[in-house]
Amino acid sequence: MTPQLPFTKGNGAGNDFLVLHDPDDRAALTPAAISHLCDRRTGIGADGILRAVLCDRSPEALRYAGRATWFMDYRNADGSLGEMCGNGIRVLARHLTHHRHIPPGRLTLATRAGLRTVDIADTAPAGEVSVHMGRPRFAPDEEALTVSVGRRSWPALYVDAGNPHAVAFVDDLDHAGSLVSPPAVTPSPPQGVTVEFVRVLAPGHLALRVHERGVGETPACGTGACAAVAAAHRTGVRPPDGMYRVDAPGGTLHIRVAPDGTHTLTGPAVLTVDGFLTASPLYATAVAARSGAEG
Ligand SMILES: N[C@@H](CCC[C@H](N)C(=O)O)C(=O)O
Repeated sequence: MTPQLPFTKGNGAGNDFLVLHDPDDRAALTPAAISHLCDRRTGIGADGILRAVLCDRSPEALRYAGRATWFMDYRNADGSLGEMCGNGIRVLARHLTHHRHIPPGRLTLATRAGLRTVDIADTAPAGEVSVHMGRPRFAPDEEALTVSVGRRSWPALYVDAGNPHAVAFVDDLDHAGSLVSPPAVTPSPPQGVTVEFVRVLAPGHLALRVHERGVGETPACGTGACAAVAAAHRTGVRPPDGMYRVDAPGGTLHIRVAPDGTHTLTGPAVLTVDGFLTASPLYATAVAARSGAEG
């Protein structure tokens, strides 16, 4: 039988993803395959891949079976693994509800960073989705970093938002330059790091540019927006209601910081294209089926 793997294209504030629906954990994605699929000329094009796998079929997510039905296997465009993706998990929830794999409401999804709950109101292909991100953490021995681009340097704070971030406050986002190359971060976190350049426009209102680990500059980053808010909140310049607005080049995200320090991220999650990777060169070179798979 012809091998087929359904895909959906979606984005959150312009941060775009290829969703591969693979409930039985059959697609063996290699880093080369992922880069190929994410290539904007020879593949489909995306900042990353979200593979939807049933927890009870995935050796990596089996421990969550019973508490979550679906596992988000997130990969960066360069093929590297990511623990968590704040925009991606909201797009994945849209995919699962729009394609009737799960009813809307409050969903619990498994990620490499643990379980996350998502609130999604309907089965529409577009609209706002919220995710409860937990409490970002500051690691005492890693928090004092320096971020440099060209001859400019800024002090930065290490923030764990489920994945690693370095947040630098800047007077002007243009000072970060073209961000074609990754900013230098010292000391360099061994696991790599996503870098946020953040301008405080007012208490509760931030503007951000982001260079994502494993991707490059992206139009927005959900975990990055939470890391930026956590760093801003820590300075004590806080909005009275804990509501933050984060403007990124691709759109605006809203983050509520609850009195217990937990962050809830809300923003657009939009599905744009449905298709199939079929018996094409793209499928053949990109997705090696695990043994037992059709085709
Ligand atoms: N775009 C994402 C973050 C994706 C993961 C990141 N590139 C990493 O390697 O940690 C988001 O919206 O959070």
